[in-house]
Amino acid sequence: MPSINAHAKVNIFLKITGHQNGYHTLISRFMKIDDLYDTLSFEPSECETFTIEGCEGVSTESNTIYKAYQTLLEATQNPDLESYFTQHKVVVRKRIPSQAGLGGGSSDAAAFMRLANEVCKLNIKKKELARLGSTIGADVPFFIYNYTSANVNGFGEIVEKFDEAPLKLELYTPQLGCDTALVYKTFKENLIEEIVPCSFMGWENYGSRDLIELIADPIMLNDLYPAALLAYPELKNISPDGWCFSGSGSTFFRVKS
Ligand SMILES: C[C@](O)(CO)[C@H](O)COP(=O)(O)OP(=O)(O)OC[C@H]1O[C@@H](n2ccc(N)nc2=O)[C@H](O)[C@@H]1O
Ligand SMILES: Nc1ncnc2c1ncn2[C@@H]1O[C@H](COP(=O)(O)OP(=O)(O)OP(=O)(O)O)[C@@H](O)[C@H]1O
Repeated sequence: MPSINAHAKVNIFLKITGHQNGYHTLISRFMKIDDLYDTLSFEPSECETFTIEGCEGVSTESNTIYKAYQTLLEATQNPDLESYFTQHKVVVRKRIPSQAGLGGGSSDAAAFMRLANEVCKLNIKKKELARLGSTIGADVPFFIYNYTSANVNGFGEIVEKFDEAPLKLELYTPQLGCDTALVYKTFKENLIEEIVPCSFMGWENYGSRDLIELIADPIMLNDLYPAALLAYPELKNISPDGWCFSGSGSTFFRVKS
């Protein structure tokens, strides 16, 4: 049975560089988390409509996996893709917590696109798959390339592999979920004037471990951390001292050894 793991990510650093057309531009180091992933399988089943199992609480229409399917269908107009999913359902084993800054929904969409591309022989090149993915979510292109570590620019659509070994990270996800759109909006309303581009010049050239040690300040490392603290004041009481913050939250992480 075709199946694929959809890994989580953390943002080692995330600096916002501006705002265009409703989206923020950024420079960020993404790192794939090897031991935290959802699993997607295409299981034989007669389906009247596109069917997803295992994402309780998320309607099919709003599921990033369904958006990925629709995007592939529109781009390819391939009848084999449509007929494959009348004979198979998508079964998701969810392990990545939601609204956690770990990119779960985006990773599921990217994993679906990669597996469907292979199984249905759509022959879409990685670069094009990443472009299509960027219309579903800002984090999708990183997950299409599936690099261990990468520098990500633009709105998330420019992904450059960064050569380094994966770090062993300890994650802590509090019960509180953070809404990505709200955290960005809070940044724009309160912190956008404070961007100082020269303060993070060259960060993308450092190894992740070295950069965390060098900067040694979770607030400096991630511009969305102070925004999340403003949007969710209760975060302050649960933020462990010295731990880094991933994306728009609410996951904290630190290097294990
Ligand atoms: C916080 C990060 O996860 C860092 O990796 C991403 O930048 C967000 O990626 P994502 O969850 O895939 O976000 P999307 O679903 O594309 O966007 C959710 C909302 O966040 C805001 N948003 C997102 C990405 C971005 N570069 N600028 C934004 O302002 C927009 O209001 C958007 O409507
Ligand atoms: N396949 C999916 N898995 C999880 N959530 C999904 C999925 N598709 C849509 N969603 C919706 O997206 C919301 C955000 O979920 P997601 O798992 O992407 O978390 P996130 O932590 O906000 O990601 P990010 O790292 O981008 O901030 C959920 O609350 C849910 O309603």
